[in-house]
Amino acid sequence: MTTHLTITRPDDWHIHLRDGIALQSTVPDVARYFGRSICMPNLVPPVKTTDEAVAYYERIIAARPSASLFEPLMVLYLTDQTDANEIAKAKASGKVQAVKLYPAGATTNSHAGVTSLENVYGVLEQLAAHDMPLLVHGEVTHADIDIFDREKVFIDTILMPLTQRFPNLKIVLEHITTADAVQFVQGAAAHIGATITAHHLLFNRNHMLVGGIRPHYYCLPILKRQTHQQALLAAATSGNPKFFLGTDSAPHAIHAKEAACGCAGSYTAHAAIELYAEAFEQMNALDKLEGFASFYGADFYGLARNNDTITLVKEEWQVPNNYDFGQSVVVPIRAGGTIGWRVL
Ligand SMILES: NC(=O)N[C@@H](CC(=O)O)C(=O)O
Ligand SMILES: [Zn+2]
Ligand SMILES: [Zn+2]
Repeated sequence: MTTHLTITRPDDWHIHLRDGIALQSTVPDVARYFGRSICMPNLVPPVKTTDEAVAYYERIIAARPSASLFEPLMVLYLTDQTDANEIAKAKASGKVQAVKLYPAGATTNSHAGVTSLENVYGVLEQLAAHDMPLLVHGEVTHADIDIFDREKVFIDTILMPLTQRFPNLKIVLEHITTADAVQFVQGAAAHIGATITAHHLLFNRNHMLVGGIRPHYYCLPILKRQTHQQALLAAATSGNPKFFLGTDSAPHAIHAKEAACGCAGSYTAHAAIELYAEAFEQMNALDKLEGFASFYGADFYGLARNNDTITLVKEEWQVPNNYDFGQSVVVPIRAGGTIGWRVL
């Protein structure tokens, strides 16, 4: 039995650090052992320009613990009005690594997102020309499409045509949740990848809905049935470099989750690599964790891999009931329960 696992320092290719006073807790959490993270731009208001991204970068750096070398990687929030010239500027900044497509209304703070892809074809051309990835929240938003089908319908009706129209565009299908997404990514060109969260590897919709409704498991895209969870586990542990780590750790204050109409998002940054280790261990695939967590994302983005290591030990610890989050608290995944791995 493996009791110590040393891997190259991992990166998180999809996280929500929020803004303002919340950075005081979210940044130290991600900086504990991640080398870099792709910082989602769905703030209020969103991060739409290079100047705004650089300003957000500085606020994150200001909240970084003094000894830390953690590096935030910035993302622009795509809107119907995004200027195609912004992409060259973003690339030249050296700080912006990607642009994020939120279909308008698909998820938290996405109302300013894109209403029709045709509105941003000019931007997508520039992204392909600058070899900058488009990150995609892959769900349709039509009221008549069932919430459990929204990822698959997005792939069939939006993503497939998009990859045909822009065959050279690098795309990350973020936080995939279905066997359909796994299949699509496996069959697509090498420059089409996907992130997978720890919670979609560890849980399915039963965890959210059986024996009472558990709002802290509610995230988007929503947890699916167990067969989809199994497909994600197989993909993440397959050693296929198209699949890499993106926690989608998405904190909301406790009152925004435990409510008649609760927000979407689960907090996992308190124990991200530890939770992934549990999932990989379940699959007898701890030897595949390093590629998924520390190599494939950097390779996909064309960035150097980190050159130091972290060590996980198999040691149980108790997760607090909540953590400070701005003026409130956030309830993390596994709150009050135990986690089987700890980072030294
Ligand atoms: N995943 C979520 O359920 N929520 C995210 C938004 C997102 O990544 O879609 C958030 O910002 O809260
Ligand atoms: Zn999303
Ligand atoms: Zn997210």
